[in-house]
Amino acid sequence: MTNRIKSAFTDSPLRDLGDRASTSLLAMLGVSLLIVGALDLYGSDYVTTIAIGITTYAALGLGLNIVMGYAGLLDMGYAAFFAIGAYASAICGIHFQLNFFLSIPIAVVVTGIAGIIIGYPTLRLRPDYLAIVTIGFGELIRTVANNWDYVGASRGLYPLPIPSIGGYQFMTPIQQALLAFLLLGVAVVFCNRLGRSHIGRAWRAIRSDDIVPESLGLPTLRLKIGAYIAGGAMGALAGAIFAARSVAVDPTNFTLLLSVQIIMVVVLGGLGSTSGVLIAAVIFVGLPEWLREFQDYRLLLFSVAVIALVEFRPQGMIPERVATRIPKAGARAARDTEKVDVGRLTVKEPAAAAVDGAPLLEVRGVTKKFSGLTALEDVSMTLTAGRIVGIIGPNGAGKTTLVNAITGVHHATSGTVLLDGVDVTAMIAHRVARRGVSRSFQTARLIDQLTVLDNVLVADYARSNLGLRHALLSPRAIRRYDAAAAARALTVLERVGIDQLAEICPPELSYADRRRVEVARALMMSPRLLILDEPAAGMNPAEKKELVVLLRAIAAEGVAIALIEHDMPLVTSVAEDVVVLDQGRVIATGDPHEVLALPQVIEAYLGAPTALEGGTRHGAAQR
Ligand SMILES: Nc1ncnc2c1ncn2[C@@H]1O[C@H](COP(=O)(O)OP(=O)(O)OP(=O)(O)O)[C@@H](O)[C@H]1O
Repeated sequence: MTNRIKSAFTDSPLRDLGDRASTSLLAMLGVSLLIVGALDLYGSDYVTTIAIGITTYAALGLGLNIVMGYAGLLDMGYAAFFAIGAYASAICGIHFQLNFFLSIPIAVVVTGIAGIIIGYPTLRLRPDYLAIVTIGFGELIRTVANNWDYVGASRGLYPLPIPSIGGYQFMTPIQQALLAFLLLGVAVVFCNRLGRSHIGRAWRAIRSDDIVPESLGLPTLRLKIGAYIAGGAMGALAGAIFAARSVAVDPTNFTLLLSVQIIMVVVLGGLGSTSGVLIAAVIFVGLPEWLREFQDYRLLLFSVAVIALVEFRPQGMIPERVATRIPKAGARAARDTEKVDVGRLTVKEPAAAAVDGAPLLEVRGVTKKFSGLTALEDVSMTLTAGRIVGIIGPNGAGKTTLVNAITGVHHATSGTVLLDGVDVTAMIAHRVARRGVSRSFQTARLIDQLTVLDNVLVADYARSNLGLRHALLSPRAIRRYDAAAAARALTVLERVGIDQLAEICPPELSYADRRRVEVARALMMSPRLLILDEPAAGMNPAEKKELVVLLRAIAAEGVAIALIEHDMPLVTSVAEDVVVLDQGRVIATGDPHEVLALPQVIEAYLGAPTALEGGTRHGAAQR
């Protein structure tokens, strides 16, 4: 039974409704006209009014879906954006006698600015605090509106002028429906473009992890504020739709209950899913009306429906699906995204690697303290382009802390980190990444909701430097760029031996394959310095051999590689130098074979001077 319900949705064409990046504006406007035509032919004023209500909830749901579905920011006061948009539109009409259609961009800009003002200080907060602050923001806007004479205080602003364009007035319910559905059509295209673009993938990355996005060069705070602005803009559009069909705008329209209802639309529809939100809005507004004759049991039936949905479809009615298509063989030839004609595309390749044996990476006397604990003490090391250095040491020696200090995840308490002569000691992680440093993590950190291909494509965001422009390209240019980027990602996946897994999601991968995806993602950034944290964990001997070949090939291209490993045979077979850490200090550096024979190294590992050669050390064994 459960499976049947699941497949009814999964296999349904509804699933793709409006969820394509290339959904064209003309097609959506055509759909809008068809719906309004059907309402005109077969519907009554009552049904049309309900349909208009659905468009308001759908637009609000789409906006919150950007903030909460894509970027994972729990906004409990989203009605505030709706209020600002509706009031801005109403003020333009009543106080400035501005045409309704001119008031829309003003409402969008004003709400976007509100998004920046509220977003900048609050988006650094933990999710639970963010929820509380946004409740406060929602109530603040409502209270201000309730007490401010300029906006009519508790009476609100009325009568709102009738929207008109070129003498055509949107006055009757069907005319208002026409306006509402056309605006919703624009909103659907806008949201899809965002959700399927680089920025949509980047938002999903910050939704699922707090460290990985920065290491991929994604400016997380800016992206969160961007989500707030885009979500706010959609709230404004919904506000304008509301103002267009209402007689008055007053504070009772923008309560905390409304914010909660919009959250329900997004969560029940499916976080991140445009089609889910649209269907949920239809059900959320339409169902209570449909059940009107069961007035006394309406809430009960609705509650049962919600519980059933949570039980059978915990990811929402139409779970989000982000899967960039695998380009056809012919398109795979175009691997150079730079060569795709998408206007003024500027791919920022990291500058050429250091030459003449000058160190690419210099760590000078770095100390890192966590409260009372000194994790690194006076650590120095250098790494030249094209060389592989092994960073080894027992558990807790400080290897990951050293990587974090190099990559900007943590900043050194004292000492200096130079990358190609530039001091990156206090640099934010995403800026370090954009200087050509990419890394994998000790425990593979992938985005489970994205396919392997899309996980790798997340790393294309920083590399392409397209940002929001990607969503604003023409559908044809988007298709061409995405095909080229996907072809490039496939090449990288092929290099690490898992191109055949491109279309599946990480939860279905083996441990070793998850690590391979991480390596591919790091390579997608065209790094100058590649830092791999235990890439061989979970691999069998044959796979380890392939890894050695791959690392040598990457280094031969001039990439400097820092390899953290507990597998000593692998380290000795691939690394030209090793740095041994113990209790935060460097206890030996130099040729791997010589260093591993030093008594202090053997003692650090085993606590007693026993030979190290020939096997995986205790660090790996203890895991
Ligand atoms: N964010 C943190 N806050 C407090 N202490 C930390 C933090 N990160 C690391 N440490 C401590 O710093 C020390 C070094 O840890 P680190 O993870 O760098 O070691 P490691 O050599 O990478 O170990 P392993 O091989 O087990 O990964 C440990 O004692 C650890 O508990």
